[in-house]
Amino acid sequence: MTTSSEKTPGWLDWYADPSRPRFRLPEGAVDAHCHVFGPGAEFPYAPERKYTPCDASKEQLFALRDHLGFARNVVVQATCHGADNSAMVDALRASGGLARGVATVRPDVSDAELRELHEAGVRGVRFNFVKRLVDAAPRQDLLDVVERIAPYGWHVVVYFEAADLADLRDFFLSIRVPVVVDHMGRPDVAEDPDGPEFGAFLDFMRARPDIWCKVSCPERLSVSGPPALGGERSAYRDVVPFARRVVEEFPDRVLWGTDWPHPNLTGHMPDDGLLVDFVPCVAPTPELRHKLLVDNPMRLYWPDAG
Ligand SMILES: O=C(O)c1cc(C(=O)O)oc(=O)c1
Repeated sequence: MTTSSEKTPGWLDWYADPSRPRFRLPEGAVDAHCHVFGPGAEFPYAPERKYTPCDASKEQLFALRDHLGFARNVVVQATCHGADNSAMVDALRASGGLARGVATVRPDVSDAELRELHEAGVRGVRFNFVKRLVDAAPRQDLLDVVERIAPYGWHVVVYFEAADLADLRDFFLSIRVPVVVDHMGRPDVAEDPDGPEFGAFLDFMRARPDIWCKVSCPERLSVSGPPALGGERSAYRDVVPFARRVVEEFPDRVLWGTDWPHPNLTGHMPDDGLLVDFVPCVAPTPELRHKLLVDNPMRLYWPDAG
């Protein structure tokens, strides 16, 4: 429980004046992982949150979208808002159909609430297993949520640490709707991409054709790569072999997102323009980039569009 409304000490604010990416995003590109925070005065942060962020409004998110050259957003419910989806839903409703959402719901969510979320543009729920972000929810509760959302055609987004995959794998495989993994399951990029830890992740991806992966958050995963700051256009080199491996083996079920406003970064805050310049490093051909940025997110979030 966090009662203070003060921003968590050490927290870095999002980058205020991002550069324009040198890499031109393909037309119709989707930022498939980003958040809104509050503003806290309008959408208070959840009492059970583990951190208090800086505000990051829908207007600021949409301005970034336009500046970077994205056409659409997928707004993922951030843990600091708990299961109160109001800020995220408010962003979806204001987007004129250009944003879809991923919500957090409890097993006792009513059908009326689910219908309302669906109408607003929610297409999935998020299950979070990162201990610094949430207290663990009972797995049966999560399976009950799956039963509630399955009739809407939604998927489940999962966020976990690589070390926990062995314990979570069977549970994930028992989820009877598509599963989308946040941030590549947080590999330790100091390890060998051909080693057992990442091998276990790739093996998990192979277990079912409807397991997707966001090759996002190099700024979180990088150990040695230079940060996307100060004009650095080859940032996060140590993450590239991992992300590229996933993109090349599973080109039709990968997604990419900025993760703006980058919760819980304390070491450095990336220039989002330079972060976009990371994309061609992990998706080296125009065909792979089009799948990653346009075809795949459109199939998952806007299946009825054009
Ligand atoms: O690694 C993180 O700290 C983080 C946190 C959240 C959240 O608080 O929802 O979302 C993310 O995608 C990543």
